[in-house]
Amino acid sequence: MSQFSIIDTPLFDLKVIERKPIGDSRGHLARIFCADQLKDAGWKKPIAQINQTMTKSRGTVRGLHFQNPPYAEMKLISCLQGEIWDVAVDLRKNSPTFLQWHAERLSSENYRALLIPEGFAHGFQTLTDDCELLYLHSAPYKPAAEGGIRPNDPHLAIDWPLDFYEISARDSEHPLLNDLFEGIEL
Ligand SMILES: Cc1cn([C@H]2C[C@H](O)[C@@H](COP(=O)(O)OP(=O)(O)O[C@H]3O[C@H](C)C(=O)[C@H](O)[C@H]3O)O2)c(=O)[nH]c1=O
Repeated sequence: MSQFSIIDTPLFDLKVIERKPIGDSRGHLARIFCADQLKDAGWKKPIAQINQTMTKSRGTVRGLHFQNPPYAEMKLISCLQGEIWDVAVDLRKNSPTFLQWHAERLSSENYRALLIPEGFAHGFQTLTDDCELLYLHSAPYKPAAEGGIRPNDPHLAIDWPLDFYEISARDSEHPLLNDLFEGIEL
């Protein structure tokens, strides 16, 4: 019996993974990752890297980041403390949902994670103070292969829930998309 519910989204291959905690009088246990049970959701590679971020203030935005081939990566984003509005943008060349975005609320309470395929950009906005995230990556961090998109790029028109409280200088200066951007060829 799987310890996850795999939920489709409007963007093909982008999945919500809902953990099913096993509780008892002491509390609960929940799997964050299980290769056998998540291969049906599209995670078919070893975990290459696991990151953690702590974001102090509500309204902070991190992202939108992606890695280009050959270091294109899947990510499994889990929120272990607080609540975030997690965004994935389809950058796959020739995808029927190219440049479309989808967002999910992830929190320590709803046990929801977002499984983001290769070829997507990822970012989030915190909805509470003190948000702790766990990122599973299917490829190592390669700065030379990393790309970024400005979270308030008018081409995407992402409907962020809050005004941007804080954003890194780097994230606020990513290049804006233009009609010449054809996407990532995987
Ligand atoms: C990703 C990464 C970063 N770093 C270094 C690079 C910088 O010196 C510092 C902070 O990196 P950055 O500002 O890129 O971190 P975020 O803006 O929080 O990016 C994170 O949040 C967005 C939403 C994501 O999707 C990224 O995958 C994730 O890295 O950590 C490392 O040393 N190793 C790593 O694996």
